[in-house]
Amino acid sequence: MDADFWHARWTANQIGFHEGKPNVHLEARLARLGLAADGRVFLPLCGKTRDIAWLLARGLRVAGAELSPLAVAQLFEELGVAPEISAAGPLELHRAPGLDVFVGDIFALSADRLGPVDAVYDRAALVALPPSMRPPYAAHLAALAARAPQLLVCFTYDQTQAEGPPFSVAAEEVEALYGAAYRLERLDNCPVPGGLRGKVPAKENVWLLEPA
Ligand SMILES: C[S@@+](CC[C@H](N)C(=O)[O-])C[C@H]1O[C@@H](n2cnc3c(N)ncnc32)[C@H](O)[C@@H]1O
Repeated sequence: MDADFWHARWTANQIGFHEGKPNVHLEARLARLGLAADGRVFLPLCGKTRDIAWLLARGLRVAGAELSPLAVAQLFEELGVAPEISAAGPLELHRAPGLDVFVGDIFALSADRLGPVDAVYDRAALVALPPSMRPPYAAHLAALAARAPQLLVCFTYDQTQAEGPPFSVAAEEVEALYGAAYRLERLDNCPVPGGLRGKVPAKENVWLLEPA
């Protein structure tokens, strides 16, 4: 999936991945990240997820990275705040109280520019990337977040039955990507109601990654 793919999806409003409400696994499992009251959570490939509003409403601080300026414009519009926009090297930084969203390619974001984060929440980010991009993504994310604990929501399904994204990312791959840096605990492995895109049987896997 290259940048053009995602820009085209946002331009055509083909955003079936957007939930429009807080993610149930985030609501159920946030406490497992052990955040302080004003902790800072990083959402890679954040789109315009409503999870951001939900986290901010809990007093947490949020940082995001998103390729699509359209997505980020819609995010701030739906939050009802006008961002302060500045250059951040090859990216743009869109800021509001408690919220920093880096607009551009996450691979061009550095740990220095991101600043310290206390946790990572990956929903539909790892699974948005094709197999060849997942190892560099996982390594970059671990470096960006200095191995902060991570809540990771993945899909598993028979990849011959449907094309990604979202891609199927099996437990073995999560182990291979993150097992050296983190202790992994699978918190949930539950069927996707109605299947993926309403047809392919799929499961949603929720992982907690803690520094090894
Ligand atoms: C499947 S969507 C998930 C969005 C969000 N996490 C959610 O749960 O709604 C993947 C998002 O990643 C963004 N994206 C893809 N490649 C990216 C990259 N290299 N850097 C930053 N964002 C990227 C896309 O524009 C898209 O909004």
